[in-house]
Amino acid sequence: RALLWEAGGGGRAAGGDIRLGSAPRLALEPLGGKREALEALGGKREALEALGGKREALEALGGKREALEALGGKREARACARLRAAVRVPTVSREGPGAADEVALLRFGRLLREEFPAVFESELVTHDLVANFSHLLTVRGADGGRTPYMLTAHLDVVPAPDYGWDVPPFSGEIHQGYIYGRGTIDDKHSLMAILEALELLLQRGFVPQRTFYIGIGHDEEIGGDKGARNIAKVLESRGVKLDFLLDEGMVILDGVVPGLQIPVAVVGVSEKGSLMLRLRVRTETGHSSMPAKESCIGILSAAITRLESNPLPQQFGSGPERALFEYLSPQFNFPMRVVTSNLWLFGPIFSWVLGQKPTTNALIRTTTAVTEFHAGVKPNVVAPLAEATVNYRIHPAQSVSEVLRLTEEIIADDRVELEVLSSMEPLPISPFDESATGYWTISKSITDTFPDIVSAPGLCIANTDTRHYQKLTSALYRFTPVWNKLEDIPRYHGVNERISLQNYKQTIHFYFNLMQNADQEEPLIKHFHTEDL
Ligand SMILES: CCCCCCCC/C=C\CCCCCCCC(=O)N[C@@H](CC(N)=O)C(=O)O
Ligand SMILES: [Zn+2]
Ligand SMILES: [Zn+2]
Repeated sequence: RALLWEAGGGGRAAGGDIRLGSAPRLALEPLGGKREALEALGGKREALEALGGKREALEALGGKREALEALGGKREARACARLRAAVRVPTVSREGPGAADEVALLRFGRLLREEFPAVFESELVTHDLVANFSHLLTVRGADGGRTPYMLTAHLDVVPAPDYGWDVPPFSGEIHQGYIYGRGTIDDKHSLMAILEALELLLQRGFVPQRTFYIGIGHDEEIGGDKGARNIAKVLESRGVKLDFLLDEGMVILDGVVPGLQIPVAVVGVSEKGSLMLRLRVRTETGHSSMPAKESCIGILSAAITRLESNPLPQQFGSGPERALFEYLSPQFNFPMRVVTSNLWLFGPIFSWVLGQKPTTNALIRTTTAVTEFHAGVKPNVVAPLAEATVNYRIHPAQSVSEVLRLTEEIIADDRVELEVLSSMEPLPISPFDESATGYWTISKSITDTFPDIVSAPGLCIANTDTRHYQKLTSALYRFTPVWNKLEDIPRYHGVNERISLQNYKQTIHFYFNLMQNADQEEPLIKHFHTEDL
């Protein structure tokens, strides 16, 4: 197997018809070891032998750069076309019975089967359709004694009204080196990249040592109660235990952390809890010519103003955010390095700094977001009812009941009714010490893919499907290698969601590395290279 990979991935392992000797390998090396180079030469050992090695091969291809330009990118172009096709299927999650676009969900399932034949036809892979639209793939490893692991992603997306987009959100258009569209960073990019990596590995005859699962939920954006929850149940009923699980979540941050010189890949080792609260005020309705002193709209607005002007207390230091800054301390610029290496002293001031921006504020406290407000029926009718929704994301140092209690204290008005729509406690902290094989497998795969960045454990500020897999493992990690500058953060669930072609290729490389690193007994050993892809 090593020979095939060393040869630049040019060998066709499954067919077994090509084994590269030393002279042809010399010919491939200056071409960057591209499989496409071999294909261009007819895919035949004889073709290479006929060329006799490096000089002739280069001459025949017109030189390295030209050859790469002409040949390179074919595979990437196909991968890019597949992601664009995935974006064009509008798998929008909507709450309520009959709200899901079942036609789109089924179409998406067909697209996966058509685009990844090596995966869906492999004897190593078993496919289960779960809850009609979710997918569970089992990739059987050669060593049944090793504990399996799992990769998860979701195929649904949040709605995307056309307004504000530079290109239609379900067009998958390419614009200045980026694929645009809903799902390109949340989360069709990781779903498609996982399958691209597996497709490629299977085409090359890769047989994993350990079994792994790929779970693809279809309703993550509305809580995953049908998709991920049932995928987990299937695995539980089979008695499966996982070594670790990797889902979407945190990302690569470039220029987002104040004072940090280099980009950092944050691996979410815990996840904030959530509380969706409905606030409701009812008052007497009637003719608007004779209004009472206070309206339900005024009362509710005042309550909301109190919530927004009284953020819940900062919790810096009592959750995994502290580990993030301790890990990163050597990478900070001068004053920040002193601050982050002496958090016992500077913790309070540093916490204040983090609290000034929404992105970093989300790390240090339970956040309060007023997301909906409805009231009134007609311009000349006193409103009978005003309702608002508040979404708290709960810091791991707090609980749902504590947040409820604080909310009542802050509102301090019995006329405001509170109804819990849904709630979830923060998730436990997954291991990231030296013996945490899952964490280090992910960390090594990040380094293999992005040699110039650091990775660190951190808190996932949004919610994921991982909550459903807690019975299978306590090693839950949340990361996809999307490269974000500060201005990219609002693209999540916002307008102009996009991924660069380069970043999508890196995403495929990340999972390609991960699937091999996960097989290593010792995850810190470096092996095959993605330059060969
Ligand atoms: C020093 C570190 C600064 C931290 C900055 C944080 C920047 C975060 C950047 C990107 C966040 C990307 C989040 C992607 C995961 C999104 C998952 C999601 O949308 N979940 C939904 C649905 C659900 N499962 O509940 C949600 O509402 O959370
Ligand atoms: Zn997502
Ligand atoms: Zn999302």
